[in-house]
Amino acid sequence: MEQNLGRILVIDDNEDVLFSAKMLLRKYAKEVVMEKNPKKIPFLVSNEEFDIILLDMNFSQDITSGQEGFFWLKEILKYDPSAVVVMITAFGDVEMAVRALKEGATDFVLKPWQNEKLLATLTAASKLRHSYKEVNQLRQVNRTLTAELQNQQPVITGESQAMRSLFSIIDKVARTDADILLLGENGTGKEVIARTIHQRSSRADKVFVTVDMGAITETLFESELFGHKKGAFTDAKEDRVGRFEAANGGTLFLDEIGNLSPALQSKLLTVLQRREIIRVGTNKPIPIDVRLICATNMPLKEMVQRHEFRQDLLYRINTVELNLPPLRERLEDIPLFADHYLQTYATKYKQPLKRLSDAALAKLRRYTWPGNVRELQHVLERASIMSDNRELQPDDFFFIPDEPAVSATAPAVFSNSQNLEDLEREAVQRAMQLHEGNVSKAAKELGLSRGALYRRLEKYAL
Ligand SMILES: Nc1ncnc2c1ncn2[C@@H]1O[C@H](COP(=O)(O)OP(=O)(O)OP(=O)(O)O)[C@@H](O)[C@H]1O
Repeated sequence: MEQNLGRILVIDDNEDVLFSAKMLLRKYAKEVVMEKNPKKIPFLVSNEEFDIILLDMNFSQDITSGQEGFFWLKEILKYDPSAVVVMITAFGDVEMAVRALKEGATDFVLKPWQNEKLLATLTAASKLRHSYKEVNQLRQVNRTLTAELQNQQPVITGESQAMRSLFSIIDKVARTDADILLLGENGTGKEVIARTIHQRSSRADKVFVTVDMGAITETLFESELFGHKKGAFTDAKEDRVGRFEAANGGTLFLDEIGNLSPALQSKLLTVLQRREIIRVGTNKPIPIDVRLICATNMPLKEMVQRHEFRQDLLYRINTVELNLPPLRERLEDIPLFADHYLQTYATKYKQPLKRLSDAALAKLRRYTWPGNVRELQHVLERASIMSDNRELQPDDFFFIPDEPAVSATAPAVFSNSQNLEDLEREAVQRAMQLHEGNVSKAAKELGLSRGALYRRLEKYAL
């Protein structure tokens, strides 16, 4: 038997029992903690995690009612409702043990125990503990996913001709299983559109899985995307399903596809051609049924000409190619977005609804919106917070004049300031410079999400 029983807590006031339990179990458990005094139970279970708790039914000598055992069982389950408690009971107390089962114990063993029987009981208990843990983990994942779904903002079609034709194509292609490539500047809504396509497809009741290709390192690429088997490499502590498998039956959204290195492009191409993946550390192909949507803000066709992006990969992913126009080419969409966001922020900040004055709208229409809808959203949020007026005026909106982007060839000058904002600005600037403007990589370097980095880029006008 492997050492797979995890951390075991044994509580018994008889030192001989504790000692023999320890001698037997230490070979099979990660750790055996012994405790004579049941009053320590609350402290122990609230501060440490135990996979199995072996609990005596009777503590004070000569008292055999088992009441103490029931009391402590209840206490343990109060702290950890999924605790796995095996009762230790003397021969003849079977009735009490059965009552303990009804009150939440997992099993019981009779004293003096037979080693093999005790090990068999604890092995079964350990399996149960694993299942409880798995269920808890899945519940948490489910909660996170549900929250994410509820958080999703509705898509706004827009009034511009460009967006209306885009949405009529989306309605047509969403129902097919065609792979789609979304092209457009940062913040034009590629991810929103990808989710919309999924929601309008026959896979809508299945999952939508996103992968930020710009943020995945070369070493983790295969394991992240295709999964791995326990022990395949040093950190592979357990079997793991990759994003392709997780998206099986649903839609896989590969964002920032233009950032993939040539080596990774060819790995991805192989999987897309074969429509099967092989988990790292195995050689068993697993068939994959995903609808693929890729997105990038990079000029893939030019990259193909410069041999920076594989032509065969481009042909694989662009069965249908959709271009998201920058906001400056669809300024007529601004009022609709503005209404939507002003309503959102009024609710979020518990303020009366604000509206744009004609002059403010005219100012928004004159701006070039390098950050597109994302920038519009932030500008409206800032104005909603800062302005005391119900009608937002041009002065409530200020734009930083276009500055050249931070470039690797023109190093930025850093100050010696100790002001926290200055330091943050410099860290952001440095990371952007280091990664030549690649937002995903810079965000990873800074330990931020892309959204959080975008907010800082905008805040510091970088
Ligand atoms: N049509 C739309 N309807 C509703 N919200 C939108 C729309 N387009 C963009 N947005 C909003 O703008 C922000 C940026 O959108 P999104 O993340 O989809 O852009 P993106 O093109 O994927 O950006 P990046 O290339 O930087 O990842 C989001 O907060 C999104 O809610």
